[in-house]
Amino acid sequence: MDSPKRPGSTLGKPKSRSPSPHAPLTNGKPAHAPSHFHRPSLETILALLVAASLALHVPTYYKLVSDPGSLLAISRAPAAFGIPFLSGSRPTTPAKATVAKRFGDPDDDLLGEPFDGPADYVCDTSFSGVHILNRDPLMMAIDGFLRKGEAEWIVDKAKPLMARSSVVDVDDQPREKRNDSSEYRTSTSAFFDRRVDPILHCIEKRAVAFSGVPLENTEGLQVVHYQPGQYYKPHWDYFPREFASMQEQLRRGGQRVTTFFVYLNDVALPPGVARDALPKPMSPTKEPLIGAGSTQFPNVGIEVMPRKGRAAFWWDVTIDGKDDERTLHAGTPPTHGEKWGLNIWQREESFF
Ligand SMILES: O=C(O)CCC(=O)C(=O)O
Ligand SMILES: [Fe+2]
Repeated sequence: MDSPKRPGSTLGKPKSRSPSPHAPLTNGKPAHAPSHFHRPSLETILALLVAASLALHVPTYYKLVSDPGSLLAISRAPAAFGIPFLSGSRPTTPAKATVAKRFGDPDDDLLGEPFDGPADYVCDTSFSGVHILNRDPLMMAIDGFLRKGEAEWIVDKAKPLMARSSVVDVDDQPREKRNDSSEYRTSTSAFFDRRVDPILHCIEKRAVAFSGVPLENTEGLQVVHYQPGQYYKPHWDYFPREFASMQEQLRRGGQRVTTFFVYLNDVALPPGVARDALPKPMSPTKEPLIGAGSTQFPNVGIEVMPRKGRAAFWWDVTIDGKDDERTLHAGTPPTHGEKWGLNIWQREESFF
């Protein structure tokens, strides 16, 4: 296929109005021009060139909007639906409950070369496969954020440490406003110590390379595991500043400003759902996909599908540093297989 035209490569030369002094002339016209031929105007030539260029690129445009692996699927209209399994919640702001866009499969295997163990491991903090899902709040998907072997390494290290997940509760609220963590988050999880494991440490540094938040602001990485049917209801990763019970968390490095939620396995899909069908535009009336363990952001209308090595990344605070309620999100239950994930949280100041 032709490469796109650079501005000026065809049209840049000023067109001389009179024939070149070197061209042979017949009655003041170039010799090769038939006498009945009216020279097209500059505007006509420009219009023809633009039309030809557009025609040449139609297959590219079509591929961009239709290729099921490469782009964020954009729905024709926001789909209005709730998150059916998630009723009753701690957040004070009701979710608008629209998940209109779904981020699906990467088109390439971006995970690179596998490694045998730390001796064979080369820390690579680069990344590719970056997609902007939403501008404000900033949300992105990074395919191939993990390299081959890293996800398995993390899961192996985490398995002996896994325990029932906790949530930071608003215990200065009346009982009816508090959440029951056992019902709110049914998964298990484990926190790693920082800077001990070279592979985990490299992943911390990769996150730093991506967001620009300093390494010392990074919390110990947290692994989460969902058995089929387990979930994490809509919540924020930041610590709502208005609650006294959050102050202890906030003293340890200030607010959480970014989240990377990294998928450590390809979660089994419910029967009848084809993986390569996922990213296609959803019809406005369609329900969100329940059963695939996606991460849903009901206030923004985004759903990110788990894919091994992919990171969902978002900024938890607004541009002026306020807790951003729009980042409300849920880990929906995988129904046909387990789901492993990794939280990388970065604080506004040095974490201790
Ligand atoms: O499981 C998910 O998709 C999201 C998990 C999450 O939000 C969390 O662990 O804070
Ligand atoms: Fe979260």
